[in-house]
Amino acid sequence: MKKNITVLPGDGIGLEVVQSAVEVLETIGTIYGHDFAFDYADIGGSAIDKHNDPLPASTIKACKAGDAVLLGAVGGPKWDQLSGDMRPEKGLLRIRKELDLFANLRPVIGFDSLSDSSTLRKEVITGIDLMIVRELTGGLYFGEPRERREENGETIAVDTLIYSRSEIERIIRKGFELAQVRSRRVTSVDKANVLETSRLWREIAEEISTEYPDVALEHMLVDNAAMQLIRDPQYFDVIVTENLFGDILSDEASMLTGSLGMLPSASMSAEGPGLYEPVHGSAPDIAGQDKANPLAAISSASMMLKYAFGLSEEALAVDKAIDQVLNEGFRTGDIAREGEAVKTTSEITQKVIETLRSKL
Ligand SMILES: NC(=O)C1=CN([C@@H]2O[C@H](COP(=O)(O)OP(=O)(O)OC[C@H]3O[C@@H](n4cnc5c(N)ncnc54)[C@H](O)[C@@H]3O)[C@@H](O)[C@H]2O)C=CC1
Ligand SMILES: CC(C)CC(=O)C(=O)O
Ligand SMILES: [Mg+2]
Repeated sequence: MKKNITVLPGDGIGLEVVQSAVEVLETIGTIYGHDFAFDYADIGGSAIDKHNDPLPASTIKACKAGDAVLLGAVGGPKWDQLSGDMRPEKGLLRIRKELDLFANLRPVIGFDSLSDSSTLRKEVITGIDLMIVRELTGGLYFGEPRERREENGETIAVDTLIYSRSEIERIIRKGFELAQVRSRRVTSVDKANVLETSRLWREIAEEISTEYPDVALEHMLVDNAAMQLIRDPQYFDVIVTENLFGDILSDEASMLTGSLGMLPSASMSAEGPGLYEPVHGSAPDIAGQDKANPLAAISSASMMLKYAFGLSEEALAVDKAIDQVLNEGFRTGDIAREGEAVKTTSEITQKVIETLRSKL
């Protein structure tokens, strides 16, 4: 199979973990006889430095021309003083919108071998397997107006939370479709006791649920959901929620698995290339030190193999290699137990590659 992958390393540890994911994809290509071509383009702070734009037109063109996009992360202290459209994060928001990537799948899987790394008790982490389905192109991150103004001698800042029926319908459907091939339960998370957008969200979720009689729907307020995720994570299967809530709940859920460095994601549109990226950011505190956990990015590459190219066997091989590497005790600092040897990003990546090759 021949596929063109657009690679957007971005900033900070984005560069390091994307390199790991590319090496793993190259290995899969060699083992299974696929021709993966990689086309690199700029995004985020590095794109601001080179093009004075966090998302140059050449990057949009490259992404649209490819079969899938692999992204690292954007942002960092170097660009913290910039505002509005010049922020690195704006590049990421814009590419999500350009590619209409409305559905962001964030699986949260607890590895038994990491039960000591979880913030939870060992018996609680075992068997965690949930899917956060986050709406990605609407809500507070995109609503207009967004501004700062002076009013009655006060500085006022405004963000707008807005959702249309069609935006809600398509993400809720995605949640139900995923539940149909999982345990047939959807938890729709909102703040319907306060927000009008959430009231509409809840009404539409009820309507759409009639199209999926084989799936049970429940509603949960987001503050309660944040608590229940820690209290009883195995309770959840598919969580479908809006942009901001999904962003926050997924970082929270990452600690059930041991680290933010473990959580992958896939962002999809109705048609056209999807974007695959770790859930974490550019981690300036560890950037450039070969310390980052590459498993979230490698696992995102696995999601690309499965969802973008339909290569389930290859995706499973990557997932199994990750599991084996963890079982053998190889860990970056974020998931190492006290007294355990800490491996570098490159060492973990090489170990995953060796493990894949050993299955030949
Ligand atoms: N998708 C993206 O590109 C995202 C970008 N950001 C940006 O990244 C920058 C830093 O943001 P933070 O709030 O610090 O979030 P962050 O996700 O970059 O880091 C939070 C904490 O988790 C650790 N961490 C994250 N990924 C890790 C990995 N793979 N291995 C080991 N440890 C890891 C970091 O060292 C840090 O202590 C900001 O500019 C922010 O806007 C933040 C989140 C997502
Ligand atoms: C950096 C932001 C644009 C978003 C974010 O934190 C995320 O998508 O997880
Ligand atoms: Mg986030």
